[in-house]
Amino acid sequence: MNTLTFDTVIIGSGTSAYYAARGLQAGGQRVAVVDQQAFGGTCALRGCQPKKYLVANAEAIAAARHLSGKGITHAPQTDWPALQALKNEFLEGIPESSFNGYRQAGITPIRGRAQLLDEHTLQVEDSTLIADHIIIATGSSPRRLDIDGAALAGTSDTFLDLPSLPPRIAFIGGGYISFEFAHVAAQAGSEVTIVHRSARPLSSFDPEAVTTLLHATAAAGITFWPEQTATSIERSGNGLLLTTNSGASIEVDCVINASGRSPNLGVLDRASAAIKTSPRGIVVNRYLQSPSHPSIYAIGDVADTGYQLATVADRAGMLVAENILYGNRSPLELDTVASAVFTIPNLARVGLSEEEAQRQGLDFRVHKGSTKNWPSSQRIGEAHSFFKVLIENGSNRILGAHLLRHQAAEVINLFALAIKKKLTVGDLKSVLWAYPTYGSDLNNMIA
Ligand SMILES: Cc1cc2nc3c(=O)[nH]c(=O)nc-3n(C[C@H](O)[C@H](O)[C@H](O)COP(=O)(O)OP(=O)(O)OC[C@H]3O[C@@H](n4cnc5c(N)ncnc54)[C@H](O)[C@@H]3O)c2cc1C
Ligand SMILES: NC(=O)c1ccc[n+]([C@@H]2O[C@H](COP(=O)([O-])OP(=O)(O)OC[C@H]3O[C@@H](n4cnc5c(N)ncnc54)[C@H](O)[C@@H]3O)[C@@H](O)[C@H]2O)c1
Repeated sequence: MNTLTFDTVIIGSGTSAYYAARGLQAGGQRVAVVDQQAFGGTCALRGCQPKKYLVANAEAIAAARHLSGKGITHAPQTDWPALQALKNEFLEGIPESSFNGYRQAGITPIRGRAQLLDEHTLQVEDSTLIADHIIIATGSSPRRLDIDGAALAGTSDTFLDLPSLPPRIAFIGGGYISFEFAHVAAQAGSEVTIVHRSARPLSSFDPEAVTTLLHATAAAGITFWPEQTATSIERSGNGLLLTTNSGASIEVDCVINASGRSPNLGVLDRASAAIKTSPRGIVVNRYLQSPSHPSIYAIGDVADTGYQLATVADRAGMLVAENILYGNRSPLELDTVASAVFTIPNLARVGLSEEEAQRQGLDFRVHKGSTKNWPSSQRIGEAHSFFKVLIENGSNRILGAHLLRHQAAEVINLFALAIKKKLTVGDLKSVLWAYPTYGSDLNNMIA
C-alpha cells in the first residue's frame, strides 16, 4: 500500500477538472488528477466536440437540401464511415496528450477508480491519497432506464461510435441529446422517431421556439411522439420493438436512451462522511463547497448547480481553484448562461424566459416573430425560424433572448454579452455590425 500526499486531489479529468488543476498548480499547489477512464472527460471524448463533427456534416447536407431546386441540383449524401473516420482522427491522441499535459505542467495524473474514504482520504486502487482538499469532478452518465429490455438500448456513446448508420432509430427522451442526434441521423438518411414522455420537449427553452423547432423536425422527416413513456424493448426479427405506456410500438434497428444524465456519485460509496447529495448531484454552496464538509468541493456535472453544461463546468473549475487558494471569495454566478441545441436550425436561449420575467414582476416588452421573409433566411431556404427578445421598459435593457434559426448558437452569444454587460437597445444599435450577417439581423429583432 502506497501513501501519497497532495495539497489537492481532483477526481475526474474532464473539462471542469482541467481548469481546477491548472489554477491550483499555477497557485503553487501540489495537485493530483485521478481518472478511471481515458483522460479528457465527456466533452472532449464523448460529448460536445465529437458531436459537432457529426452536426457539421448534417448541416452541410441540410444546407444543400434547403436550396435544392433553388440553384443546387445534386444533393450530397453522408458517407457515415468516412465521417466517423474524420471524427476519430480528431479524437486520436486526446487521452495521451491530456495525461501527458498534466505531467508536463507539474500536476500528477493517476489512472484508477477513486473512492472517498473520509474528508481528506481517497483510495485509488492500491494507493491511499491524502489531501487538504478534495475536488469531486466525476461528471454524469446516461440515466438508467428502468424498463424491460433496457440493456438493448444504447446511449449517446453508442450513437457517437456507430460504425454504420442504422436505417431506423428511436430516441427515448425529448432533450438535447435526442434532438441533436435525431437531426444528425435524419440528414444522414435514417428514419428517426423521438419518444418523449410529456407533451412538451426541451422544457428549458421558449415554448414558441420549441413549437417552431418541431415543425422543422417534422419537415426533416423525424417523427416526434409526445406523451409516450417507453415501457419495454424486445428483440423482434432483426430489429427491436420499442413499446410505450399507451400500448403503441415501433420497430427499429437501434434504440438510444437519451432520457437524461445522472451525477456519478459512486465515488462516495465508501465514504464515512455523509456528504450531502440530491438527485441532481453533490449539494454545494455558491463557492462549490460541501456545506457540511469544508475540505470537499464539487464541480461540473456532479455538482448540484442546475446545469450540465461544459461552460458551467469550466467556470466552476476556475472558481474552485481561487476558492481553495485564497479562501471562498469567488461565487458561481449563473445569471447569464447561454445554451444551444445543435439542431437544424439551432435552438438557443440566454437570460430570462417570458415566464421568469413575469414571475419576477418585471415591466418588459416582447419583440418576436419569424425571419423567414428576411433575405438572410430566404437566401438559404430557411422555412422555419423564430425569435423572441425581452426588453425591459424604461431601462431598455435586454432581459432575455430566444432564437430558433440558422446560426442561432453563434448569435445568442451577442445577446449574452448584452445581458451580462447590461447593454441597452441603444447600445446595441450604436454598433456597426459587419453586414449582411446573422449578427447584424439582431438590429431587426430589437427594433
Ligand atoms: C452527447 C453529449 C453532448 C454534449 N454537448 C454539449 C454541448 O454541445 N455544449 C455543452 O456545453 N455541453 C455539452 N454536453 C455536456 C458536457 O459534456 C458536460 O457538461 C461536461 O463534459 C461535464 O464535465 P465534467 O468535468 O463535469 O465531467 P466529465 O467530463 O464527465 O468528467 C468526469 C470524469 O470523471 C471520471 N470518474 C467518474 N467517477 C470516477 C471515480 N470514482 N474515480 C475516478 N474517475 C472517475 C470519469 O471517468 C470522467 O472521465 C454534452 C454531453 C453529452 C453527453
Ligand atoms: N448542446 C448542449 O449544450 C448539450 C447537448 C447534449 C447534452 N447536453 C447536456 O446533457 C444533459 C443530458 O442530455 P439528455 O438529452 O440526456 O437529457 P435532458 O435532460 O436534456 O432530456 C431528457 C428528456 O427525457 C425525458 N424522459 C425521461 N425519461 C423518459 C422516458 N422513460 N420516456 C420518454 N422520455 C423520457 C425527460 O422528460 C427529458 O425531457 C442535458 O440536460 C444537457 O445539460 C448539452
